[in-house]
Amino acid sequence: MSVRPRFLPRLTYRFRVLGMGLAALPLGVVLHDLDAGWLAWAWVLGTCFAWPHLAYLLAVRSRDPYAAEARNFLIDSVFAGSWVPLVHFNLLPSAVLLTVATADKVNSGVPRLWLKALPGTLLAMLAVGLATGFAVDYPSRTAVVLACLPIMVIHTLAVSANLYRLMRRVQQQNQQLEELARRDSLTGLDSRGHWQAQARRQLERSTRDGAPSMLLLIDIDHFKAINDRFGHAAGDDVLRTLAALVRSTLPAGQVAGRLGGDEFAVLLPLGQAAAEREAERLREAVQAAVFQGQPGLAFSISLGLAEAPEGGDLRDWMEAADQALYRAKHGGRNRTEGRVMD
Ligand SMILES: Nc1nc2c(ncn2[C@@H]2O[C@H](COP(=O)(O)OP(=O)(O)OP(=O)(O)O)[C@@H](O)[C@H]2O)c(=O)[nH]1
Repeated sequence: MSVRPRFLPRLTYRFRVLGMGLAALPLGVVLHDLDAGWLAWAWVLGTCFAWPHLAYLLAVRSRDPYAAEARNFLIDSVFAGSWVPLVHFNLLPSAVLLTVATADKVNSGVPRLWLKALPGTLLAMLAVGLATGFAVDYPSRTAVVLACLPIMVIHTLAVSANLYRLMRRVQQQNQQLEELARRDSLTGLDSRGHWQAQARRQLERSTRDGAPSMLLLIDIDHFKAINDRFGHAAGDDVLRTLAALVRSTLPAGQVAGRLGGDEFAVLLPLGQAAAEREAERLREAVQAAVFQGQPGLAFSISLGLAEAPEGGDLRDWMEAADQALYRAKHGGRNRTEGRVMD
């Protein structure tokens, strides 16, 4: 499905007024040189100065402004095609105006619009060519060259500035999207994917340097019952509180993420004994947590610890921590279990 931006008419309006207005300059100079009749003048003035405003009205009043604007672009090209025989194929204005018209189609972002515009451009050239007897006067004298400069310089710079602005916006939005993908929106901790990527890197580092690294899996006890008794919003409060306690209780260097539901994972740059102490501190902090305006709401957590496996991958590490967590759950919950070496 293609994106159909509703702001397209507003965006193109300014550029159409600018482009068509500046096109009038070389067209006017050549028409003056050719001593053109009133019909040619009326056509050029109408298409250059009235059409941009009419096009805007047609687009914003349409039920589908995007489709209407795409049609307007095609009409622009018909006009550009009609101007070429009108100026007797004078080389510089013909080349500049056809190039600008084509570039505008490409810059519009509407897929293959420049290609769709080609038949209209050629037909207009043919029709007006027949009406003017295909009179040809290629050379562009200095006044015509000078009259072409504003559209070449001003229009090109204006389009470039707009493209720069759009590129910056895309870059900022990409950064925001990356940030969103990295964060769990409820707790602000790392998302599952981002946490796993960091865990893999930490495991590689730990294998390479022998630096201590422990994986702590945390699961809220009877969380379903909390949701059932206090409501889903209170359940969310519990999840946020646990995340805040993880951040404030566990030491610096932690990498904390929410794996999903009521399951959290933390990487700790500690040895087994120190990690167990920290896990217990967290467990006690959770037990002491109070919720304003929610009398009776309290919760506990079960924790499973595993040290980085030598030569193993993240799956093995998670599996070891999961087994420890399983023992904590089945040993009565509200406790920390470490990995039992075979
Ligand atoms: N409030 C809230 N609940 C969630 C969210 N994600 C998952 N849950 C709920 O978390 C509960 C997890 O329950 P279970 O996996 O059965 O585990 P439990 O009740 O904690 O039981 P044990 O882990 O065995 O102690 C389910 O009821 C889910 O609906 C969330 O973002 N917010």
